[in-house]
Amino acid sequence: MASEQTVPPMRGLPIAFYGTVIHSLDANTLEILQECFLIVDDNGKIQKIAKDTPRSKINDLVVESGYTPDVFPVKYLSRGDFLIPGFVDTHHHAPQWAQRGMGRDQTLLDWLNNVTFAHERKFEDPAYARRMYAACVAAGIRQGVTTTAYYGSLHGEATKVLADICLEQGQRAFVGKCNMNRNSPDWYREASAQDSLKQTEDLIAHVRKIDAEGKRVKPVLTPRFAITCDEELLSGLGRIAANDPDIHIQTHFNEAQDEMQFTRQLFPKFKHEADLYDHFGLLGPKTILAHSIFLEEDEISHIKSKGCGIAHCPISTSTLGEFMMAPIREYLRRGIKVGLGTDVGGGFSCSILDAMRQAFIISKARETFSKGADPALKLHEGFFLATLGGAQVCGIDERVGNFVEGKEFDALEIHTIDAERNNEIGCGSLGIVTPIEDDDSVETIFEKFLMTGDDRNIVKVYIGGSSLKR
Ligand SMILES: O=c1[nH]c(=O)c2nc[nH]c2[nH]1
Repeated sequence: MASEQTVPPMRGLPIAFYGTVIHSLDANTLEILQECFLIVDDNGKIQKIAKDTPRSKINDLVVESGYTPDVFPVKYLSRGDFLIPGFVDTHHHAPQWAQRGMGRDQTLLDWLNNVTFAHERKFEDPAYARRMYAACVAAGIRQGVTTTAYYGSLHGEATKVLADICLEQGQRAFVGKCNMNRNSPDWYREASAQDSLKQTEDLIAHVRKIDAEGKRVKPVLTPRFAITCDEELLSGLGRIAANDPDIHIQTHFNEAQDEMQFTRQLFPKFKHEADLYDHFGLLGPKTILAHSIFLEEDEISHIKSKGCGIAHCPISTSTLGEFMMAPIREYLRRGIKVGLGTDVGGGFSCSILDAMRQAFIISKARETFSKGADPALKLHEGFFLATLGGAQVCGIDERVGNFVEGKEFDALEIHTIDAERNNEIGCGSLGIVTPIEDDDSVETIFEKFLMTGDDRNIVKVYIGGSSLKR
């Protein structure tokens, strides 16, 4: 088990990069910096970004920044290589790692009862949890996911293991155990609201013990959804949130017709789900609302006024049950925070690139059905959702999400050209990325990576300056 403060040591810092750096400044502004010189200090923070820097000026900048040029490590990025911010997964069920994509033909509530609860039950065994969670977190890092908001199972002990593993492997994470004391099989349900609250407080204490400053891993309250929580449990979670301004909250929200109908039956006194969760004190700037497909007009302004963020999970919402299309363009237009979620295992892929591409498909369908009134997402908007948008949803955009001096260096080093293969077969693309041609611009190479690249192109994953993928 991890002990206090086991964030992996900063290896190989300080370090600098010279070459192409691409990031979002906001949902509408993509910045492509060529000849960019970027220094990461020995705390893993971005010390300097110098745009449009001729190579001949690098030594001067190194000296100005307090380092000795001859021994200062500068990594020169070649043509086809670039840095982007790490991906943020705003919605992921870690105990569903081994059931991804299973049971697609069922409605949400049937899928939970027929496939998911039985699978999650296995996490009553902490040894199984350790094995599965170690594989799950490692796979996310391999895909370039530097921050994830995780749902655990209902088990306190297994969820502590998940937090330990995130810290051991160095991934930035929010970790919560599902609260659920009704409307699931009796073999996968907590004994009482009191029991659920006690286990939640115990988990919060554990996470804050292993990472006292919340540098990498933070606890998150996780009422699975209102269907599985009685009023006593929701009130108790609201009390924890009221007494703990630093705590994050995540839940599923307006996600499917059968879910919404059952919620209305269980809570007839509330106008809608926003009203319900707000009544129990669970909506605020640290709340992540997964899915958010069918919001009434009044609900959209409600969650906006509360500062909640939305985890858009386009893979699960278009493959599980019916095809559902969240109005992402409308949320962005209103300035609501939106990021992408893989929704493992309703979602079949743990890759944020896959989630982004599916977001394009869904938004294209909305454009077609609305006869152009609801325009599809642009490439730069999808990239924003995958990076800075996700960081905003998780409330960590002051620390990560793009390349700004003083932020932590959560970054992916992307390579798209394999020079050796180029010699061999005259086609130097790495993996299955669309071949890079001699006259391709940086913009074209970036688009080819976003639309056809995969983890083979993500050759380094830096979290807080430490390189975690070798
Ligand atoms: O996509 C989903 N996955 C889940 O595990 C779940 N539980 C409630 N609602 C849910 N939606």
